[in-house]
Amino acid sequence: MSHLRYEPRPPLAETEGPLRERMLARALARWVLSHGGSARLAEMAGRAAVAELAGDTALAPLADDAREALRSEFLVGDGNQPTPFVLDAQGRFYLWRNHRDEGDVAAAVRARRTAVVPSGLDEATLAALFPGGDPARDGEQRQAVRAVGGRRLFVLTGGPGTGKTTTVLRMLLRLQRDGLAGQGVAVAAPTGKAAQRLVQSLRQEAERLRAHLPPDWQPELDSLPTADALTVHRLLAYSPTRNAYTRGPDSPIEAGVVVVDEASMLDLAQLRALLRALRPEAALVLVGDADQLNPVGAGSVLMDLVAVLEAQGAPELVRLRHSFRADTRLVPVNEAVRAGDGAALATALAAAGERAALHAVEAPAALAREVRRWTDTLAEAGPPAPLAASGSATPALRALAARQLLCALRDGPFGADAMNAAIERQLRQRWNVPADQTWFAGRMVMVTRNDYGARLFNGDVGLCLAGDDGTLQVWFESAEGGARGFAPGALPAHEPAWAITVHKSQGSEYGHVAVLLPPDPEHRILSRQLLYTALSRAKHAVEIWAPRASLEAALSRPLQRAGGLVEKLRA
Ligand SMILES: Nc1ncnc2c1ncn2[C@@H]1O[C@H](COP(=O)(O)OP(=O)(O)OP(=O)(O)O)[C@@H](O)[C@H]1O
Repeated sequence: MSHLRYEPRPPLAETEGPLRERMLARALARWVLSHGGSARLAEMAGRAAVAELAGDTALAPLADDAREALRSEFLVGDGNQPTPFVLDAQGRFYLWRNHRDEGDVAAAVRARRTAVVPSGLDEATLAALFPGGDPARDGEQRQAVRAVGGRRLFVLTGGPGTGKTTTVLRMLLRLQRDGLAGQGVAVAAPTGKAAQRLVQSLRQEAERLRAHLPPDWQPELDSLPTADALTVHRLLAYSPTRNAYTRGPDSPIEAGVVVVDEASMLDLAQLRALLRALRPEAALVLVGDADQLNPVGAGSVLMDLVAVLEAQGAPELVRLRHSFRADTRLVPVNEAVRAGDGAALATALAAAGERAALHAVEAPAALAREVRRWTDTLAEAGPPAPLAASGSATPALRALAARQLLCALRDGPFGADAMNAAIERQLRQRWNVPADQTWFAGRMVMVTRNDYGARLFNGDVGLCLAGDDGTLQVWFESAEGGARGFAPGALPAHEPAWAITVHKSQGSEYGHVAVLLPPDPEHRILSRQLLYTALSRAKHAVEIWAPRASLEAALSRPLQRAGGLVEKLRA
């Protein structure tokens, strides 16, 4: 029963072709038939495996006759004993592993929710943590700091710029003061880049706060985890040789408080592993935007947890609603998309004036026009000036975040790869770059694999600049501030970054964002979460490149993954 053992799973590639799906379905179907299963079960198993690739942890409840037939199969159980497949009481069909993971997560969450050690917080301490604050704007942040005390599970959710990281910092200071973080604090995120950003923001905010807090807070400020950026994989000490996590019940994570940021990217298997690896008395704080895209792997754990806790009015959830972004004109745009409200979106786009535009891009010719217009703006200022030996690459790197094209798809004529090729071709022409020269000043790339030695992470964006002597180097912002330059040949795997997928943009912010959706309204990538994730990356301006039908399709489709976690969490 080899398929019972392939865990933990490496993250799946962003796009999975139909060929791979067919091969997987056929392989599993063959396995079922060769182990005495029926043709019906073979087909079901194949469907469940393909559904898992798309993120579902189970097939949606089956019709009564199908349930009856499957219950008589000896390869199918009810989940109480290990069997390759599970049919639950509601008729959901599972691969064993996903059923077990849902059950384990729900049980661990239940245990953590009930184990509360009451821990009060006096208003003076709270006020000290929000110097010069205004409860009308930061009331929910204060509530989070209040409510986290003594809990073993806490969830903080909110849209972009609502102050999640700012609040995490204050929660950690409070927990340190309570002595609850005495066994140490670990902060992590699903991706290396997000982990690095988290630590960087915590460090900056801690320094800002240091100037305002009374001196007796120095020990708490000094013990904040502002040095190590860990991915969840590293926090769990993943061992490639054993294909297993080293951290688990027998060797738990040595921390009294574990914070995981960008938790919308956590899949079901990762959350189970994390919960198993915590000390029973440790506090887990999950932080993220529950309305963002679901993880690449199966499940939608943050969305499910938030839905259940919110419906119950549970104190271990706080949703931050106030946006602290300087420019709030795009807030109604994001809210309309979050709610899937087309009429509200039209109003919000109109009210945003020149900050928002909808371009009805349906055919390749219309797309080519938009790409030309976009590239003209990028090309206008010319390639970046050579960097003097004493100069800093930081201003040029910061300028990169001014404009970003985000694509729903990677492949095909409307995908990020094609957009990058078109933009690079036009920039080369405009800047007279010789055809045989791969690298040129102004080339923008994104790292696609973590390189811990070089401290470059999947998702890091770099810019090629010429030195005084004409030598080309690729520069990256460093976590400590400043920039680090690499010879182009020394970079880990990378690709052009003028256009990136919406998936890759999670956790980043840009000034002006253009979002390209596929023109086929039936395309399954289109969802409310995809559009929300893309548009909410923008701080000042957005453009949507899509026919109205694709936009409407995206708005009308809340991405609901099939599975039974919500029900188990409610039980
Ligand atoms: N209570 C507050 N008072 C004043 N400014 C605040 C407050 N909370 C957050 N901010 C400011 O709002 C901005 C966003 O805060 P923060 O980075 O904590 O938000 P976030 O929700 O983590 O954002 P992101 O969407 O980037 O993850 C920062 O500039 C921060 O200083």
